[in-house]
Amino acid sequence: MSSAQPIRPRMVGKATFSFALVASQYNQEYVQGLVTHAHQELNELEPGCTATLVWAPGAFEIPLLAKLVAEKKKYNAILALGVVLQGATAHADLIGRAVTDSLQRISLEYSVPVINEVLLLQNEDQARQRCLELELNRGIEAARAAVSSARTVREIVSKL
Ligand SMILES: Nc1c(NC[C@H](O)[C@H](O)[C@H](O)CO)[nH]c(=O)[nH]c1=O
Ligand SMILES: CC(=O)[C@@H](O)COP(=O)(O)O
Repeated sequence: MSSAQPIRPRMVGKATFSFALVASQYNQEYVQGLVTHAHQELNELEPGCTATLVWAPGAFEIPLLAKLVAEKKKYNAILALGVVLQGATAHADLIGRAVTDSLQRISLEYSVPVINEVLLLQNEDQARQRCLELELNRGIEAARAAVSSARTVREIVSKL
């Protein structure tokens, strides 16, 4: 288990960013925790940023919606948020793998950071720790990764 959250990026000048959050309704209590924490952290790190929320029915549907969002070319980063809980069959693993691969492909195809916090978890204890509590919160982690990546992309595109 990783308890090392990425360091909070420092606040910088007046660049404004637009973020899209693509979140799934399955296991909604936990996903809502990710959404709320990610949104709060985005606003703390980038006051004045805009955040657009798109809901998918389940994690498996997140990549298509993330792709449609990426095609708009108006977001500086896309945060994919979902909770897949291991069931009795291989279904959860298959979803986890497909989603992870698809999100990476979308990120590279559209040159936009796609933050993968579609969590493949063993049980609700893990979900509570990562979605509702603060120490391991993956919504906060997603926001930090999104801001850090968006800033770096902007710097590379404008300066190199
Ligand atoms: N079991 C979980 C699912 N399953 C639903 C799929 O994501 C998908 O919506 C369905 O197979 C239709 O294509 N989704 C989650 O987000 N979390 C789960 O634990
Ligand atoms: C329907 C699902 O996506 C998921 O609940 C699968 O659970 P299980 O592996 O127990 O069939």
